[in-house]
Amino acid sequence: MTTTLPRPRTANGPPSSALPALPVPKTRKSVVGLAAAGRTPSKSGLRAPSATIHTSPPPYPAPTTALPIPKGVHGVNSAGKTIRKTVSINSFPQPPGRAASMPPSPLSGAVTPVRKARAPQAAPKISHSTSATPSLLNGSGEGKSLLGGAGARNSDGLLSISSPPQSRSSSAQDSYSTSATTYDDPTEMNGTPIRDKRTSKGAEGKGNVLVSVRVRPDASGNNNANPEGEWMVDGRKSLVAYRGREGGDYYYDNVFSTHDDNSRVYDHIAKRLVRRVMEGYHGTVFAYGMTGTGKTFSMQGTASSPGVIPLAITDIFSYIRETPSREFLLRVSYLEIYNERIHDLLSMATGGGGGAAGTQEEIKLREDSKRGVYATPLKEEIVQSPTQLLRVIARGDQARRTASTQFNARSSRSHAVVQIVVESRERLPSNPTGENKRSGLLPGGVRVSTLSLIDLAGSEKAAETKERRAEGSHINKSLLTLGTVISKLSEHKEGKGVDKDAKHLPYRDSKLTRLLQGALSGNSLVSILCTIQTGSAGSAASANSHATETLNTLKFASRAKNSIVSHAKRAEEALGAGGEGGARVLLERYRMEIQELRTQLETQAKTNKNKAEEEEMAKDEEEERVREKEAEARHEEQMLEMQLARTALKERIDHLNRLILSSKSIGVNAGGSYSALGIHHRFSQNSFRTSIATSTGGRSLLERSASMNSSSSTIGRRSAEPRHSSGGEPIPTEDDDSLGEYGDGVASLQAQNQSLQADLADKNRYIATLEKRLIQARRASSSRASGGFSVPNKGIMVGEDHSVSTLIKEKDAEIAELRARLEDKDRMLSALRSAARSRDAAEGLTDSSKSEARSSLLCDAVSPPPQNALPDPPVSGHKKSPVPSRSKSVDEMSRILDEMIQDRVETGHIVRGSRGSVRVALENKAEALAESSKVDLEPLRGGQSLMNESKPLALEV
Ligand SMILES: Nc1ncnc2c1ncn2[C@@H]1O[C@H](COP(=O)(O)OP(=O)(O)OP(=O)(O)O)[C@@H](O)[C@H]1O
Repeated sequence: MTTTLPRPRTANGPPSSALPALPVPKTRKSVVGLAAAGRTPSKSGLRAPSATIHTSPPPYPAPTTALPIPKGVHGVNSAGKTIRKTVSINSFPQPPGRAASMPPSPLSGAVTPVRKARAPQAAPKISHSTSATPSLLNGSGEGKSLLGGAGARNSDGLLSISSPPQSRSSSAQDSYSTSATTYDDPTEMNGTPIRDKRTSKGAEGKGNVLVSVRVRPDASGNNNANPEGEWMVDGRKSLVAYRGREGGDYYYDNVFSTHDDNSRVYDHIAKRLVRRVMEGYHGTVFAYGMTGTGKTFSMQGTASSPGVIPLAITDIFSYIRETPSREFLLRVSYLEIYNERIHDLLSMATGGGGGAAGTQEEIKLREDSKRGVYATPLKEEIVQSPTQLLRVIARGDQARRTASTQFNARSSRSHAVVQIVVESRERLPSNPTGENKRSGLLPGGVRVSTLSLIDLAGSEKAAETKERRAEGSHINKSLLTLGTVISKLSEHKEGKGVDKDAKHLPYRDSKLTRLLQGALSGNSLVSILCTIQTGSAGSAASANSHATETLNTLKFASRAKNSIVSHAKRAEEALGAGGEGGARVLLERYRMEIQELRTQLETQAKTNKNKAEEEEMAKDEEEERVREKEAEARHEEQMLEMQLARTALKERIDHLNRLILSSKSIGVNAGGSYSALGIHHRFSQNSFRTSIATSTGGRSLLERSASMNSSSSTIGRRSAEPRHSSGGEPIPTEDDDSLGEYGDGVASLQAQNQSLQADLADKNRYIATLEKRLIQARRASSSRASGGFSVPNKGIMVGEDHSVSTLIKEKDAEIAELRARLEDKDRMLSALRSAARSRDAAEGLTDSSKSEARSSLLCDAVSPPPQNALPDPPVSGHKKSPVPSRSKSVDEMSRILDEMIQDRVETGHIVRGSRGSVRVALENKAEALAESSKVDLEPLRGGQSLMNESKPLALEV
């Protein structure tokens, strides 16, 4: 069997003959054991129904004669081969010429015909009195009266439904005239010629129910067009006339003859309804009829002749395409009622044939004020294309139960309900084109409508197997209940019923009526297609059975047309997702979800942006901090360099000052006279130091101390920091001396001498240090030079050597300069000495001892240091003596000094010379040396370097 999916048709194109049918043909599945039934078709006639069936309202009498099996129509022929349903339609059984002895079907027993059919002999008369009202389906301001008779009908007798422009009705169907079409939009109504002028009798809402009859082609080829036969079908007049017993004329909204194809059927029974569903109305289309009469063929169709369901799907998507102002969401469910149980065909394993049903959760029917009666839990699939939707339905079809019966090789054994839920909402808040104004849709909320497409199981009189009988029992019972509900609706309408309340209608007696409750009670547009078969072949009993069933179907159709009153209204638009009804509005939920996700996305993006900005800012700040730190470090470095440079400069200035001041202080006082020998704090120590310097050990000691102290300082630079003794007390520097005893440049001769001596010692130390450095530098230079040859990068070495040699040269120059200065000072000292002697001679010494002592002392103190004299250590350990007050006279100072000398002389430490000079006693020289060195070195012991050197020095001493 072909399973091709139908192609969506172009909006205005004609129906394509190549359109495929629903992909799942009925031959795909069969109930076990049915084949046998098919293979032995009613050889002994139809069996009596089971007891179960008989307990249901009217018994199901066994047919008196067996119905003949049409050749090639049954699913399995005599040879046991399955035959396609679409093949050999002419082999369908022909009804007998008269249906005299056929027992009533359960339907006929249950329903009360609104009006008995007229005598068959009589001219065709109206069987049912009904009126048509302005309708959404027939579009008629004036409905079509079923009682109107042929004369009252329009030429073709059809209720034409003009196809919407976007539909495929530009086909041959366009030739079908529209009779009394009414649209919500007056312009549309005006644009459509009203051809059916039958009068409306005012039954409001009646027009929303369409009842059509379709006659299946006779397998024998004896079609009903022959007015001479018992049945007369006039599609143009929408008339089915039966001339047999209980015969009469039956008019409906549409009557389709055997020549009418599925496309035409769809156009007339469902096209308008589908459009209304898309606009927000609920719509229900169901096919009703005896088994094998073409319900499934009409609803599903074939590959070459698609039925209502695929054509509706095509139109749904056409509508969506052509309505850009709204957005839609479609979801589909597919259920079957089999043996009074509901099964979800989309949740069942395909080909389950009921086997998978056992694993399914029981599906129940519930009622909700907004949704009406609905099955739950039921799988709903959201679909986005016709193909997808058809595939979903095809999947459900695979799971549907079918079986071979006496009249149908692949009979549907269940009522199948396809439900397509259409959600739609205005795409834009306002539509400037006014298109929505035209269709009356309000923007904002979501509108939910449902299209139910129902293929009922066929009623049958009897079945050969127990399983079929059980199925038949349930099928018949539900169909009977449907008939009863419709009858009662009719009674209500006519005021016969006491209770107008729908609660008292037996909807709950079957799952089918319960599910159809909404549609039957008027909240939906309804289109009922009743299928019949007028021809028959074989025995008279068979023909009678057919005729009876056909009549029952026709009566059902008539009652339905008369009873069902639809007040279908466009579904209200639901806003938000609250409540049970709101919760169903997926479109709104999705929209809100999308909105929420968008918001989240935006927030996230914002957060990320902020984060990125913050990170960038933090990075910038960090970079700024680093830059600041670097700048600070640079600044500190600069400051340090500056400080060092300043220190160096200061030292240099101090050094130069000392030189200058020392030169100045040489006898250049204010009075031009030589100042008296004042007490200087260095006096005692220096005198001894000089002596010490003469000894080898002393020289070694001092040399080392000087070297060590200066080694920590840069060449040509001395620390400006105040020096500290080992006790941490600040030690006054020698710089103060250079300013003179009173800081006025007027220094005593002795002070000047001392100052010069200190200077001399400094210079010597400095020279020694420089020499030492020079030697070191030369050594390093030579070692580098020798090593430099092996170093590949000679240029660098050469450059370094060059700088070192330059430095050495500079230092040499500096040393030379210092030596020159030293010589100057020596000269100055000699001059001073001679000046002192001259003074002594001039003044005459009253106290020769004093003079001698002073001269001797002076001589000792200012005597030039031997060659390579040891420099004084830069940091003296002496504490500065308190500066004598200015009031002290030079003489007094001299006196004190003399006294001191005298003391020494007396103690034998020094010996006074003949010319007043003094010298250290030889025997005591070593002692004095030791004593003085102890005194001199004591304060220096605090220095780390000196401490390290103290031991070997002591040994030397
Ligand atoms: N109008 C038609 N034109 C051609 N063939 C038809 C027509 N109607 C029905 N048939 C054929 O008759 C056979 C039975 O039709 P179908 O299965 O649709 O009947 P049914 O009413 O659904 O039966 P059941 O109630 O048992 O399911 C199928 O092979 C189908 O192809």
